[in-house]
Amino acid sequence: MIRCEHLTKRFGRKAAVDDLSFEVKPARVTGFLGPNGAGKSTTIRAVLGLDTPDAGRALVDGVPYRQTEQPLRRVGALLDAGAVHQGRTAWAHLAALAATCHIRRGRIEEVLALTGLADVAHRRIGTYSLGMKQRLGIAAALLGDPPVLIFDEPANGLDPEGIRWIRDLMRSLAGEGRTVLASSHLMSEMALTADHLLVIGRGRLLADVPITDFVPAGASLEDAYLDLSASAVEYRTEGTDH
Ligand SMILES: Nc1ncnc2c1ncn2[C@@H]1O[C@H](COP(=O)(O)OP(=O)(O)OP(=O)(O)O)[C@@H](O)[C@H]1O
Repeated sequence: MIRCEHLTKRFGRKAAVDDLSFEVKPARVTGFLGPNGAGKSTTIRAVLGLDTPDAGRALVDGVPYRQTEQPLRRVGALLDAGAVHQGRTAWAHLAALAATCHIRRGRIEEVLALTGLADVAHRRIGTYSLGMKQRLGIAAALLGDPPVLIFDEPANGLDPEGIRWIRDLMRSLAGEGRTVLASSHLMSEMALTADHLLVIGRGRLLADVPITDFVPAGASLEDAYLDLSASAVEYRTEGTDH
């Protein structure tokens, strides 16, 4: 379970995340939605201990991430899939990560097979397509077999087959009782993947609801989302009220 309590993060005078409180519960896929600049990445970075909040706190299973022992076994995260050493092979990249948490070598083969990368595991990452790099990021997230998974734009760069694959993977991870938080701008994909939604705008919570309650009968998730977030789109309102 992920829990944010009054989380606040400012950059200069601007609050990127503003008194945000929510829980992400296990055994379901929670979609994390919000317009560009809403604060999704900042929230995820705070949960992962990559940003220090100005107020409030973020906990993973009751503990701040930075205090977690063997973090890869507690939380798997996909952030920027391109931010890996391009000269390394996938196998070497995963082996280096595995060594930091004493993860057995056999697990590397398992996640390579799970993500469809077994045949290219000994190629340099620099030669990979965007979709292959995305799969490698997911392999790294799964390496420690963690109960909590955070995916920032997991479908990014994936082709239709890959998009279905990540959808099925997230559903099955939640089906195993894991906590799955996924941000996305792809509403049609979220509608097929998420059980629950967290919607933020300008760093504040706009909705924390089961997806079935969020979408009125006869409407689409896109309609419901755009109605809710219209007033919180940063680029339309910039300079008008803060
Ligand atoms: N390191 C930083 N320095 C200054 N401002 C930042 C920094 N990181 C984020 N911000 C600002 O904080 C706000 C929230 O950004 P964030 O990246 O968290 O939004 P997001 O919801 O993830 O957006 P997107 O959907 O575009 O990825 C934005 O106004 C952004 O410009």
